[in-house]
Amino acid sequence: MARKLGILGGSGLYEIEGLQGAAWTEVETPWGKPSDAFFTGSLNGLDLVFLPRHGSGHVHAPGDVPYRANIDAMKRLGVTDILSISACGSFREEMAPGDFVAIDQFIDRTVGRPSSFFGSGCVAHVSMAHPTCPRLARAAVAAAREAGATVHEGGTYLAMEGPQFSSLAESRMYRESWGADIIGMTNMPEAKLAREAEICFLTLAMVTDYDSWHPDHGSVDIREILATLAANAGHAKGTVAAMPGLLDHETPCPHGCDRALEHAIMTKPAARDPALLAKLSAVAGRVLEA
Ligand SMILES: CSC[C@H]1O[C@H](OP(=O)(O)O)[C@H](O)[C@@H]1O
Ligand SMILES: Nc1ncnc2[nH]cnc12
Repeated sequence: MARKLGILGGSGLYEIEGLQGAAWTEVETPWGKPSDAFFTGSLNGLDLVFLPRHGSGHVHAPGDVPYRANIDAMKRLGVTDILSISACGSFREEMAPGDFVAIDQFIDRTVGRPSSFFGSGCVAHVSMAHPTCPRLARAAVAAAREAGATVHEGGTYLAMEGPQFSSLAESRMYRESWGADIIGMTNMPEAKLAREAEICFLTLAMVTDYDSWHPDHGSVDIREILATLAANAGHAKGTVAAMPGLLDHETPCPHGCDRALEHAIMTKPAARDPALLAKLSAVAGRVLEA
């Protein structure tokens, strides 16, 4: 089966260029309206779907992004792989502003965001031990390098609630005691929801600042972030452009991302809530309707 790449564009990435047969598509979901219409088309033979997670004009705050609607809609559009390109702070000297980091772990400190498609009436527990897809990571790392970026392979992303940035004490704690490498506000619950929807997922963090811990840099400031984003927009766009030649089309996913629900649903068929099952038709239809 040919793969279809979904791109979630973060701060500073509200459009992509060069799609053949490009069109904007509105998608209805049982979880509400997605962040925006989806920009669909193909790029050198690869079907691609782009969504600016904050909406065009940056209208959705990190805590209010309609994460479930976004991932459900990607599933409805046939997306098999999601590359999330996100602006992030760094807790590591060597992960410098302008660099990219292919994330392989998360610490979720978000609160009050709906973080699952499942719940009372259909309970499911998927594994998040390895939350990102190594096959997709290999392609994205190679693509970003081809685009000229410095790329670090592996890193732990701390997802904070925001929208305020961290205090100095929090910044030090995440870095020194918790071992986080990168900080951002959006990739949780996105990564959890992609796993529940059986979509391969990778966060490509674009480092924009040293948060507030670095003795030689001031506290993180939005002007610094925007300047770094503007300087690196070419790397982000170049990464997307290089993906078609690098994403392998092996199916099923050798890491099991596309079978995450295989043994995850606990609720017995007779006890399942029909209303919730109807909402789950896109993300879990493969296992619920088998
Ligand atoms: C623009 S600074 C804070 C903002 O940037 C990041 O967004 P995204 O992950 O969508 O690129 C961060 O998570 C905050 O939402
Ligand atoms: N330092 C930081 N903290 C949280 N989110 C960010 N996005 C970009 N830089 C950030």
